[in-house]
Amino acid sequence: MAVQINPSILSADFSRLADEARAVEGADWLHVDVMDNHFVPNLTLGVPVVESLAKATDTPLDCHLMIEDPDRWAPQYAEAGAGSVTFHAEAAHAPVRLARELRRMGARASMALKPATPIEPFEDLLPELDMLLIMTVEPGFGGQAFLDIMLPKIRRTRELISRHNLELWLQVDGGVSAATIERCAEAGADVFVAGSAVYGTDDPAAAVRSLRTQAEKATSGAPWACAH
Ligand SMILES: O=C(CO)[C@@H](O)[C@H](O)COP(=O)(O)O
Repeated sequence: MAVQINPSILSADFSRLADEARAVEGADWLHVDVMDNHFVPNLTLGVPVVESLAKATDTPLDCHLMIEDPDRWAPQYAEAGAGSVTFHAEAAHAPVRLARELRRMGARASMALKPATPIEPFEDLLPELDMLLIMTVEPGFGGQAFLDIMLPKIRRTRELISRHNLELWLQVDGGVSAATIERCAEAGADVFVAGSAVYGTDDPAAAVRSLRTQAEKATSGAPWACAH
């Protein structure tokens, strides 16, 4: 499997979350956006919903925490059943300690960068992580336009991953669609979050398959596009 497609539940119908989660079985992970109305100006869901979702679907949960003080809260999401927990670099007080704690609990540890946060200051931290998330919109809402200006950051991050020979997944999130996924893949991303491009269609599972085909074509031949 060279690429991964993670539908974002933020664009789903929240009154039918279990059904919406099952509608994308075949996706690699279900992306769950946790927002606290402080780190971002929006409020979504928390630990009890993640716990219920983990029981409702066989698809592993990729929890993206857009919250203040992830050092305090992130371990609770690992405990609730998330297989991958992403905290924001801008919010974490002790990212290395937090990543180690998440890994110790058996979750994949991931860190996200907002559009204005550069990757370079975090180069030495990368071996502590299983995934790096580059936001391709300002976090907080689904359905925003993809920020093309993030493509150089994706390329620079892929170069760092290759230079240090790391097994680090590179995720992009925000405005990822049939119109933009190939540019992200060519720049070096291998994990793609898509909300409206999946749940905004009549057939979410087919949308996942189609995005996967596009991303696979765009990465075929890339030296880093090997099995996860
Ligand atoms: O984290 C976020 C938004 O902050 C994302 O996960 C969105 O849910 C992606 O939605 P689309 O841009 O794909 O519609």
